[in-house]
Amino acid sequence: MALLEVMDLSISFTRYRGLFRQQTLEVINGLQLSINPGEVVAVVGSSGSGKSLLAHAIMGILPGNARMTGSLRYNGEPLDAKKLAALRGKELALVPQSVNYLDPLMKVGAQVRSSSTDKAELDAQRKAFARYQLDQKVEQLYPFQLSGGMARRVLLSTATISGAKLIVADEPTPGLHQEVAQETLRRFRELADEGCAILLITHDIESALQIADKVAVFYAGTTVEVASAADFSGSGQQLRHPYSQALWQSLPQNEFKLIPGSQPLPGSLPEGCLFAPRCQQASAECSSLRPAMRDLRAGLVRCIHAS
Ligand SMILES: Nc1ncnc2c1ncn2[C@@H]1O[C@H](COP(=O)(O)OP(=O)(O)OP(=O)(O)O)[C@@H](O)[C@H]1O
Ligand code: NI
Repeated sequence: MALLEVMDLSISFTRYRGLFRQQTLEVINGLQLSINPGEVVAVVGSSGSGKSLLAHAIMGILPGNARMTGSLRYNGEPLDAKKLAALRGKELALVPQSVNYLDPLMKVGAQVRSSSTDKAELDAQRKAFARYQLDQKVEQLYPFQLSGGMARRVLLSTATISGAKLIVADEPTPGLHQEVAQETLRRFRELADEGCAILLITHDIESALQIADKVAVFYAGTTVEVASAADFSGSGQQLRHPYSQALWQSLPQNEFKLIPGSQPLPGSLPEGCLFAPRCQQASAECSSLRPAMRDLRAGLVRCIHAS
């Protein structure tokens, strides 16, 4: 059974334009995703595609003006506000994209540990610090005394020693030295091999592929494809969605082939398939109907032409 299931998730914000006019911005549309224990699922997509909002929806920390529909299930049961409050920071851990999530008034060592007296906790925290090349003295510092990279390593330490069953890591490696970034990925893989589920949000497909089992490709607030990591190879002919193929082929080490146009913005989404305006295979049908996610070759795709 999936540990976490995200079903038909949509998130919108209301924007006021002037005194009386309101506009609803759909930023996540009908998103599907599931993750099993022992799995690393990478979520890749360009900036603004809704990756962080997905992380925040899972953790139950969406901003107050966000409206969410659809459902989340954890261990087969609805993940509601009460359940989230009980699990957050314990079974569910977040490595936030922004380092501003640290408590500015608390020394970092104490923030990483959940208890101030437990010797095992202290050992675990010191081990995590050593793993991420943080000096023991860092324990006694306040967040404002840390560099961005150090703060990120503190956040990683917190999530990886929490004993969580699901870790949602939102862009955990930018700003880290290559060696520490590699160690971070290695540790995620190790935690997954021990039974943890890891949702790795990133726009760096290359490094995600080093450890991921599955990859969910995001475009304009929805998943357009869920593929196995092995499908990202060669010229991408195993991939199902034209956007995933384009994303793969745009990498410098592949063909570096860029596609014209840009991701549509919330508030001006096309009526049909979100990718249709940039898709070479688009037909008239694509511009009028938003395709549903469907099973294809042991993966999922949201395209009527994929075969
Ligand atoms: N509080 C908010 N109010 C209105 N719109 C928001 C809010 N938070 C996020 N958005 C919009 O939702 C969309 C998705 O944002 P999100 O931060 O999830 O993207 P992302 O994929 O994580 O991008 P990045 O790779 O840059 O981190 C963006 O268009 C963003 O402007
Ligand atoms: Ni983000």
